[in-house]
Amino acid sequence: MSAEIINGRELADELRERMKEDVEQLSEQGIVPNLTVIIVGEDPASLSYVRGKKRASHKIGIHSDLIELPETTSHQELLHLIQQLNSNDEVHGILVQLPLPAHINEDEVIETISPDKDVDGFHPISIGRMMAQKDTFLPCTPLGILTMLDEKNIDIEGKHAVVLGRSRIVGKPIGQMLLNRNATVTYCHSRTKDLADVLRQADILIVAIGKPAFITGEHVKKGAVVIDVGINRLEDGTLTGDVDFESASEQAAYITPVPKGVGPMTITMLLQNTIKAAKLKNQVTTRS
Ligand SMILES: Nc1nc(=O)c2c([nH]1)NC[C@@H]1CN(c3ccc(C(=O)N[C@@H](CCC(=O)O)C(=O)O)cc3)C=[N+]21
Repeated sequence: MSAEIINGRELADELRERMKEDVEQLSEQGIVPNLTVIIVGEDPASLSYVRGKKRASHKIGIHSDLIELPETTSHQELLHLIQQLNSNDEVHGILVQLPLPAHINEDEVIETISPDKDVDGFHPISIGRMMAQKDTFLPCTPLGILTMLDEKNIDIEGKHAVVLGRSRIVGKPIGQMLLNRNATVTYCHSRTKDLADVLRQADILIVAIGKPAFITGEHVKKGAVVIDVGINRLEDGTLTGDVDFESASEQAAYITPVPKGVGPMTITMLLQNTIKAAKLKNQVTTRS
């Protein structure tokens, strides 16, 4: 058996076409969704991601400002900038690219972003609302994953979802969101005993640990759904996931590739959250 590939690139393009119409309707009402992205320092990978976000925004009519700050920016300066953006009525969404330099307290930065503009869904208020199953900004990568599963009509209810990785931006929230959809969820991480045995029980396996080819076919139950969240840049420059695609796809029923899998969906959900923020601010709805 060879798995069906879930092409995140194609799905992302389809969704963005639909969102473009949404944005057009908003601009007819004089509302241009605005996403402001802040990056501190000059990490080349981070710069390339945020430029990608800006390009993707413009393509569908979202206004996006990129604020590039030097590595030496102080914690207070960054908080001050965020406070200014919070009170700027034209700004609907604020994203501070992570990771931040070591001298800046990431938690405080996230907590300074207004929950109404928290398009990343990282603010403790957004997380609390997610846990309480209230309407909120859901974090982009997990939301992109759920959107892929739904698009393929993959049942979540009652399934055993195993999440490998417990980061704030992917592992923890995707587990909670799958639980909210009535999956049985197991979290695994670096201290998990008998890891391979646990992984082999997964109907839905979410891999987000940042280790190239960590998961192979021997960890994948026949017919499982494998979601590869890894973004690893190899020395020769190629981008690869956390899953050995060849061997895993012999076992899986569905699998996401890297690139062209979860990554493009993440950016699409950021655009979706920005549109949501613009609608909330103006208390409007559109046809779709
Ligand atoms: N506040 C914050 N929010 C984030 O959402 C956030 C962040 N910080 N820091 C870094 C990570 C990483 N991330 C990616 C998004 C899209 C691709 C993506 O589109 N990747 C393409 C390939 C792009 C390429 O070739 O470099 C793909 O997988 O096909 C990758 C990585 C968002 N992050």
